[in-house]
Amino acid sequence: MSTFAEFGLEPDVLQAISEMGFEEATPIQAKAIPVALAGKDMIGQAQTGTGKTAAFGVPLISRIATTEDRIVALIMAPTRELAIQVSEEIEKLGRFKGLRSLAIYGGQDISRQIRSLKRKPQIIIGTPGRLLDHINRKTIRLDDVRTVVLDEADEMLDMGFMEDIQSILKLVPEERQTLLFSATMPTNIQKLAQQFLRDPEHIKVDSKLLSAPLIQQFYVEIQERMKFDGLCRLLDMEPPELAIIFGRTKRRVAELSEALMKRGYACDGLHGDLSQNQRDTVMRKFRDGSIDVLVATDVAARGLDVTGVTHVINFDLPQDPESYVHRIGRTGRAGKEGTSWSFVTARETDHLHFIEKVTRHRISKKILPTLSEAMEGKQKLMAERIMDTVRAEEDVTPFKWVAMQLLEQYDSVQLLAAAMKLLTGDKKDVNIELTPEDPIRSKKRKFEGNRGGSGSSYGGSGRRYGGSSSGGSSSGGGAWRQGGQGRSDSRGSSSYGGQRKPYQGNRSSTTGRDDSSYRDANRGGRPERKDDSRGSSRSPSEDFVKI
Ligand SMILES: Nc1ncnc2c1ncn2[C@@H]1O[C@H](COP(=O)(O)OP(=O)(O)OP(=O)(O)O)[C@@H](O)[C@H]1O
Ligand SMILES: [Mg+2]
Repeated sequence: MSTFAEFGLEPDVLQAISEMGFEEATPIQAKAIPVALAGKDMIGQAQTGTGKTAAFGVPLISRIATTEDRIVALIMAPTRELAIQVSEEIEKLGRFKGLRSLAIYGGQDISRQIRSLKRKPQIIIGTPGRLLDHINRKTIRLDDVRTVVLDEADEMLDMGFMEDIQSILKLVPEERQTLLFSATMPTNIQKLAQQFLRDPEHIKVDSKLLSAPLIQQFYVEIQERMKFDGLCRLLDMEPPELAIIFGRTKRRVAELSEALMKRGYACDGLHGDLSQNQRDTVMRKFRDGSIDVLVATDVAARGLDVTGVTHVINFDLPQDPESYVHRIGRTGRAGKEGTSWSFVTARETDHLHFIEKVTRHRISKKILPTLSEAMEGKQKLMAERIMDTVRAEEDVTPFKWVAMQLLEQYDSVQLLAAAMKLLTGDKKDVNIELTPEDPIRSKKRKFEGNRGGSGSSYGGSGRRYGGSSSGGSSSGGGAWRQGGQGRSDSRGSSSYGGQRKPYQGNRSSTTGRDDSSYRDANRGGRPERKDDSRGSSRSPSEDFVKI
């Protein structure tokens, strides 16, 4: 267990960390911070939600002089939402030191970004596509960059950003520090590491489990056409605080979020066909709790950190095990517990077993609640909310007069039941039909994850991280806790669309950047890319490699 003071950090940085509510370093922070502070190149791997952002953010901030008035650090992330989120965390870490950082991503007015660049930020956090745009326009120069971080490095390769990243890194002086971070490190990352890292240290928080230990993982066997009703039942029986539901394609996400809204759930959809304004609005609503269900493509699978996400639901199974690990990793973060449910059709059971094998985690079967169990769950929740209002002695005076009038005319039970029906937003009679998706087909492939070794531990309750976890994965690790006001959540999105076409080809080819349409599939299920900006020149088959 390490405190941040042990790293010999300057007071401004320590103050920022303390204001963020971090009391102890997480295991990856404890291991990575000293190495990165020493200026070494590094590949950092640790489970989702264990503080990798600060693991690179703290040393990065510490190594920048406040007098600097050029871009000296560059962080790349695969999606716009993640770039925004990382930049917010960097901003907080550098606040007392007075450092300036700027997020650069597609979909946002470029002239606005150019104006912000005039403030001379020392740190740029961007998606590769838009970064290249700025480089070509000569509005960003990388000649003075001394630290480069690739967050979710493996994902950026999967999305076909290899060439973009190569072009960008060629412009950064060789005398630099390069850091790669992700919860998953498939073998193709070696290629990037060999090319761009110098004698890197592989810092890995050992765990038998690739997925975060505090997530209870379930699957539900279900027919494609039953998925929607099954989802509603699950949501009713065990109402989440906040939930993210992953769909395979943009069309799927759009249809599903609309359907859920029609049934009365407070929900919205996030995918690459939305404008950046719409994406920002959806994220804001999810963060502030105006909606409690976010339906998203894989654009939201990586890195997003939203406090209060208790459930992740794979309405459609993801194509690859890494994607599964990252998707479910949107819950069970920072020592909190979470639950994931995956819908599996009969033809997808093989694929589920493949995911289990790669992630080394048994996913337990869950039986769908019956209609009446689901209804009961929903009613119980409503009853609790009503009772809470009564117990809190909230002022209901303005409603009393109408209540008395109604009670004079109608039966009290009948009245309360009608009010509860309205409150539960029960619209079961609304007919919903979703366009069916083809089942995911499993393709075996060589996979190298975070395996073997002893476990790290993030457990415990509340804001304290420590102890061991369900699933028995962990040990060691110590207790990192978050006191104070906690931190912001973020969400991001990256959408991997569904795929109706066979997966072949090589994703890590050609350039083409359009993070707006990450890997969603529109008709046909072509996955959407997560970065932003321009049109892709890849053929659809190039989008899918793996397995
Ligand atoms: N030392 C700490 N103590 C308490 N909370 C922390 C600490 N470090 C990070 N956190 C919080 O833990 C959460 C997860 O952090 P972060 O998003 O960096 O995880 P990650 O490892 O990058 O996950 P992912 O693999 O999903 O990207 C955040 O809410 C962050 O504020
Ligand atoms: Mg992260």
